[in-house]
Amino acid sequence: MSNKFVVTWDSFQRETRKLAARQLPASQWKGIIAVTRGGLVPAAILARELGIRHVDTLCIASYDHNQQRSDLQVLKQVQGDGEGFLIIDDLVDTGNTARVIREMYPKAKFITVFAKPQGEPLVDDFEVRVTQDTWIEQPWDMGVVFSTPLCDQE
Ligand SMILES: O=P(O)(O)OC[C@H]1O[C@H](OP(=O)(O)OP(=O)(O)O)[C@H](O)[C@@H]1O
Ligand SMILES: Nc1nc2[nH]cnc2c(=O)[nH]1
Ligand SMILES: [Mg+2]
Repeated sequence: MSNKFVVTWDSFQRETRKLAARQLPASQWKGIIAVTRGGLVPAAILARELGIRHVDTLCIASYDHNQQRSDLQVLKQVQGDGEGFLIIDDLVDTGNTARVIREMYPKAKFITVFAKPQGEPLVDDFEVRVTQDTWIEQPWDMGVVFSTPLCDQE
């Protein structure tokens, strides 16, 4: 990936709130399904903003095979076709994860906070578009570290 897009906790909450605003009225939803693990954080924000307490998880693990991330294993699923449910993930990249989810829950509304062009057609709504060659650095994957002053780096 040639570009990096660093996301702070603040900006993640701000963008997710904008996505949440478009999911009103909340009464149309039976509940939220979070796609683990990346979807857990936006699911919490959505649940808070929409006043939804029915929150379930769809647990998916992906494996690296020669840098291809196409092998997905569903560890835990939710019964039904997804009707009346909002399914949330943090991002869609190649669309491999989204494709599996859409097949499993054809009647759900599937949304993400970030979307890359390849995945865009597979989501019903998203907030932030980034280019395909951008790696999104999520706040839970980072930490605040000490930065050596420039004058001490000489
Ligand atoms: O569109 P795709 O190419 O399928 O990529 C998108 C998926 O990749 C990331 O999850 P990841 O598999 O890294 O696992 P995690 O959410 O458990 O960290 C992200 O949270 C999406 O679920
Ligand atoms: N954190 C992170 N995980 C991903 N999984 C697939 N694409 C990405 C990305 O751009 N950032
Ligand atoms: Mg994920």
